[in-house]
Amino acid sequence: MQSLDQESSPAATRAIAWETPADLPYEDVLYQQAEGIAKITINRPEVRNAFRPETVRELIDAFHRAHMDAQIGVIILTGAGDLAFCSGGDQRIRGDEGYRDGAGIQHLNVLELQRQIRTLPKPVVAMVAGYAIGGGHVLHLICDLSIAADNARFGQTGPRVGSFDAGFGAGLLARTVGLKKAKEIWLLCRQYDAEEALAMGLVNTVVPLCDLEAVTVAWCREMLKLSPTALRVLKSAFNADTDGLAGIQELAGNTTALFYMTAEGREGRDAFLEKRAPDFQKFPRRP
Ligand SMILES: CC(C)(COP(=O)(O)OP(=O)(O)OC[C@H]1O[C@@H](n2cnc3c(N)ncnc32)[C@H](O)[C@@H]1OP(=O)(O)O)[C@@H](O)C(=O)NCCC(=O)NCCSC(=O)c1cc(O)c2ccccc2c1O
Repeated sequence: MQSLDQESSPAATRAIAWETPADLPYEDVLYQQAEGIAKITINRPEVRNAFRPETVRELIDAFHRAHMDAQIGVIILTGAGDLAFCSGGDQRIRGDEGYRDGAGIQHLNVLELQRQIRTLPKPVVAMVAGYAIGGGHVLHLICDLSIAADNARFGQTGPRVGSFDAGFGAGLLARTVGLKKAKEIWLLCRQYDAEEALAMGLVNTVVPLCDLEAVTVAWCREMLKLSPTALRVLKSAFNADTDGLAGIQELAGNTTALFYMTAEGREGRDAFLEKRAPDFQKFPRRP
């Protein structure tokens, strides 16, 4: 286990002063920000931070907010309290077709949230204390990095509670921990402690619970010193092979945006607007 001393310099581990933007219409989610970091917290500790459709809707809104905020470079996803990161879908409101919202409509909208976290062009770090179980386990898996407290416990429960995530929940897990281990996790529904999770490559580091936020913030600060464009393209590159054409689209979108920023890209636009033939001859054909 890594301790805070091994982790970073004193400057990197100084306390962070979170601010909460006023008037956010959230019931189940907390949104805080500081120093270019957004912290999004699932705030339902009475049910081990299980999510209902409204929770997921608020999470989608919060991630969108962090995505669109040019001041934010890194996002932390976590759960309220020390006992759980997230325990998956709220089984009390599970209907026959999905999870019922207040209007009685049934959803599996966490799948939309999973895609959003993957395609969002900023690193997302799961800060995991306690249980990351079921759909909550898939959420940490989807995040780019996972930092676990020494009390963290990981596992899938689907086959025990009559559910499964045969999308990223199965496929991305296999790419992360290997096919045999992923099958073990899903087919036996066991729980794994933080050190076991580290050994199988499911988390990036394990830290004492009391250091969890400080270490997570230190990792975020490290990323904030790096090139945002490089991080953005790398994130989409890691998704590209898993996500097929949609992944290539995401990676390709980044190359288009970078091309738009060049004189060569601008020449095409300017020529059209100036009603003249474009002059691409001035641009080198690089080897
Ligand atoms: C998470 C636990 C291992 C924690 O155990 P512990 O002993 O610490 O605590 P309790 O069991 O006593 O729980 C305290 C309290 O919280 C309630 N609770 C916990 N989890 C949930 C939950 N998921 N839903 C509703 N309520 C929950 C619990 O009932 C207690 O309340 P009291 O009133 O009795 O005090 C353990 O709690 C546990 O195993 N929880 C269930 C984990 C689980 O099976 N999750 C659902 C898996 S399926 C899923 O998440 C899922 C969701 C999706 O939206 C999908 C969409 C598409 C495909 C697949 C999906 C999917 O699989």
